[in-house]
Amino acid sequence: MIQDKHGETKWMQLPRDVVVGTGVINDITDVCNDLKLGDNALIVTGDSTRKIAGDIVHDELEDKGRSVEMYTSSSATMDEVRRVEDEAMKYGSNYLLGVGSGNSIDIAKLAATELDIPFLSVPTAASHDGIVSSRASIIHDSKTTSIQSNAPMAVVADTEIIANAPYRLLAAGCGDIVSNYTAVLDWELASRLKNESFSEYAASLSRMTAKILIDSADSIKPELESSARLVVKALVSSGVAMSIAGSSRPASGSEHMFSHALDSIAPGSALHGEQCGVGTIMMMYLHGGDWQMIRDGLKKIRAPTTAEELGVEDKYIIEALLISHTIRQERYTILGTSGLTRDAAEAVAKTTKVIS
Ligand SMILES: NC(=O)C1=CN([C@@H]2O[C@H](COP(=O)(O)OP(=O)(O)OC[C@H]3O[C@@H](n4cnc5c(N)ncnc54)[C@H](OP(=O)(O)O)[C@@H]3O)[C@@H](O)[C@H]2O)C=CC1
Ligand SMILES: O=C(CO)COP(=O)(O)O
Ligand SMILES: [Zn+2]
Repeated sequence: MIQDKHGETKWMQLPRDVVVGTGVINDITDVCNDLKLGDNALIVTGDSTRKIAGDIVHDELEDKGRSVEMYTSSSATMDEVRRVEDEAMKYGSNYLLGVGSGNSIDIAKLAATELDIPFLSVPTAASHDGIVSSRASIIHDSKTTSIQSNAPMAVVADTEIIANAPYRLLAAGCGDIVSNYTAVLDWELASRLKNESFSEYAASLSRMTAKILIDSADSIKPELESSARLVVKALVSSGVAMSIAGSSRPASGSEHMFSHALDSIAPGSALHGEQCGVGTIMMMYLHGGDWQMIRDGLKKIRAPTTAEELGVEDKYIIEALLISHTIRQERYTILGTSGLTRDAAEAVAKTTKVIS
């Protein structure tokens, strides 16, 4: 139970070790020792990220006398979670490591939660705050669901690897952080209109994280470790805000509902953080806020700000706007309970230059 009878968060689950820097992937055994983990590890990794990081973690742990198994997965489905659980039971794994993208991390996170064993997050890209959060996005019955899980015991983010990942992934991470602006505005609205429990600390941390990122937009560039470090720290900070809140409220509002809606209408076109960034521009307009500031910041970072840059047809932007309010009905946002009219959806998308 995360909240007490007054709706206050009573249990804040945070990672114990957060290790960020050049070459820290080679410190993985030290982190496992620090956490007093057992001898048997199971690594969940992806097709591309196996060569980039999975094999390094495998060899590093094995060289230090650990028994290490590796599972390569390409999609975060419930079937894959079950297969990882079976592998972990077969090998008597004491802990799981998600090494790679959001998919590998989410599979390992949920499987470890269900097996009640520790989980370590070793991201190869800073594309969203799932690298540190206590939620796992898993496809079940053809729908993506966000499932409460245990937070990683440790996050080991090698900024050299992350800086060398395709820049698009880092820019997407920035879009996920910029979302905090409208997520917090939605939360404040829900607190005022629906008396929803609100954490000033979580909201302030979340808002401040987005502001630092936008203020630093000029310095976020490809292949720069300083940029990777800045974005990773912002994602960690967003994750902490969610832990304080005991939910994703400080980092997921109407702009995330738009992204989730787009996933169901035009799956696979764009990355989560890219869609959330574009959603933030439009939801900020609906809030009557400074949507140009969001758009300018994303443009400086070279994150998408239009349907065309997302690779999504204009009509799908409108369809997603029209169903966004149905995505998570218990979470009150600027979209209200009845959502936008078609005219209003077209007006917001056109005024903010998301569609032409
Ligand atoms: N748990 C949470 O709170 C959240 C979860 N998510 C979920 O995460 C999932 C995917 O996130 P997404 O934003 O698409 O991005 P990902 O982080 O999953 O990465 C996308 C692709 O980039 C590849 N990649 C990752 N790192 C590198 C690297 N260093 N070099 C080369 N290629 C690399 C991956 O390869 P490979 O094939 O090896 O995996 C993958 O194909 C989605 O299912 C989404 O729903 C999103 C937000 C929050
Ligand atoms: O992506 C997230 C925060 O950035 C998690 O949000 P959801 O709870 O909407 O899945
Ligand atoms: Zn997100």
